[in-house]
Amino acid sequence: MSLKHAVSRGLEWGRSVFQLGLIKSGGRVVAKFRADRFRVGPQARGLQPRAFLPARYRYYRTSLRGLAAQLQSAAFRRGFGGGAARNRAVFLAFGLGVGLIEQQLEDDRRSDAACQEIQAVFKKKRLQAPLRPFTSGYRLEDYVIGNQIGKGSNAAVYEAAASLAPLAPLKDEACVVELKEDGEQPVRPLTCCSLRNFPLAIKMMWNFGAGSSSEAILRSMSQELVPVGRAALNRRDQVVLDGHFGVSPKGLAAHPNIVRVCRVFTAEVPLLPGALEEYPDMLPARLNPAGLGNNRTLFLVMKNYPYTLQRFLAESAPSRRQRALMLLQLLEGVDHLCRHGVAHRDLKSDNVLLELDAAGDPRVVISDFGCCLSQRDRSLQLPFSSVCVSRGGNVSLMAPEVINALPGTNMVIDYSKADAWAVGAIAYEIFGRPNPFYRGVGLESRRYQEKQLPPLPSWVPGDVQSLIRLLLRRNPEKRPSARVAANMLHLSLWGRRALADHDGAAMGELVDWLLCQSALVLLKGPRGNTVEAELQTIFLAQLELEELRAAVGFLLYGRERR
Ligand SMILES: Nc1ncnc2c1ncn2[C@@H]1O[C@H](COP(=O)(O)OP(=O)(O)OP(=O)(O)O)[C@@H](O)[C@H]1O
Repeated sequence: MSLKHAVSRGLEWGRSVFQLGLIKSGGRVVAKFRADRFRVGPQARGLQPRAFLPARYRYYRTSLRGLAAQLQSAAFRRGFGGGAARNRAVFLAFGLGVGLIEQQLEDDRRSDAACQEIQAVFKKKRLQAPLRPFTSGYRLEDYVIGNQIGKGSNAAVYEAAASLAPLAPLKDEACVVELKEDGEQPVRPLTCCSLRNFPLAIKMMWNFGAGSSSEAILRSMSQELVPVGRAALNRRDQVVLDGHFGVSPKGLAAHPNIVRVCRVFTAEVPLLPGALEEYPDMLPARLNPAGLGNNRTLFLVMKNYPYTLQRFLAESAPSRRQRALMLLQLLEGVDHLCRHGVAHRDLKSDNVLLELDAAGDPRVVISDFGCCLSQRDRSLQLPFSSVCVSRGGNVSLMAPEVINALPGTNMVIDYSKADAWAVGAIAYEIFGRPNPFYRGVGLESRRYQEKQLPPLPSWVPGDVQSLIRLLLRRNPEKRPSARVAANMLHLSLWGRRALADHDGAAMGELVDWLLCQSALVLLKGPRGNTVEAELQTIFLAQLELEELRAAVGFLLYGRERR
């Protein structure tokens, strides 16, 4: 209801959305928007509201009824009184206290209801898929393979195109993307002919011990399959894998900040460009008599991204806002993983891929799930009975609770906040400083003290500095989860005014802001396929009062200490 009114007010007054912010239900005022706080941004000014009025109204009708029912059932007040006269004073004092608590509870119920309503609306919104769906592509022969674009310790990655797709014509003028350093000379021209002709990337795993049957390969490399939708496998492989996905038979739900593997298949290892020079030992004897690899291996097809985060940061000079957007996307990606019972365990800036959106903002996706922990019960608690149990990849960026865990009976490693810690470390790179936990820089996650963390540049906003320090807290109980950390950054980026004189207790004003923000995102409509719009949609779709409250608490705590 409130959303409907917010939107309808916006539609009625066009430019002055929310400036007259009374929301009424059955003659009662249920929310107020402050004219001075919630001015609509320039994005909404050119709206042509009537064009989408009917659909929007239909969209909100059910939620209107739901919230109205909640308001009617708010008959929570109980009378206090009666009893002996000497007890009246006690009752009065008690009553006052209870009244305040009830008021607070009522406030909470409203805030919670509003959060749930917003969540329900945004959960239904579908975000754009990274690639247009295609129907075939379950065999290596379905692809034209180009040059190598990357190599790790487990695989080589090649640019590719579906062999039936027409190659894009080469046009010189449209062929060059230039990265500019905020108005200065172009840093480096990047030819995108290759990306246009090869929109896909194929990761060819190196297969040493998995044998050469499809079944054995799929099972032994099943961690790589976590970001794989079910449609990515052919029927036979789906059957093989049923019950073997760590997460669910459907794989991990798609998310804009997690790489989407669109096809997976096994095939004979081909001799690809550079193979004999760069990874001769990984080849099967059929291609290199001295090679140690198996004859068949796993191939994963994804979108071809022009950068890794590491390369992008080395070659360009993103703005402060863009850096915050990158950090926020990593937190959103990690939160999505946690919710689905996945810990990446190998986050680093070259396992994060990056492209620019239509507005020129960096979109980042977490990739390479080869070291991940993926659990059906979503607990992210790994029994740690012996040193043979793998703790994950990349030792430098292992959270203290992981690297310091000792094996033993009934011991577990709790990964629920380990990736969030790694994001805190990568945040140094995002904000222009070396990662403090890399060799040669100095700190070791095993034994650092929080006061040893190096300072971030002074231009990094105070809220972001506090957030990064919180993420790098040694004690996971004192560290915010990725969700709470993401909420902090959302509030800091877009809700500063609502937070400006928030007293830490009443959530009403913040919820008013959320309602406005929701209406604004909805009003932006289809123009919103940008990183910023995606992030705002995800934030609203995950809204939980308690996590929001925790984020506000952390932010206010950080501000007080500055
Ligand atoms: N979809 C993609 N688009 C463009 N480049 C990619 C893509 N996927 C991977 N790469 C490049 O290939 C490199 C190696 O890929 P990846 O990290 O997945 O391999 P790996 O062998 O599993 O790595 P690691 O050594 O971290 O285990 C990446 O760092 C990146 O440069």
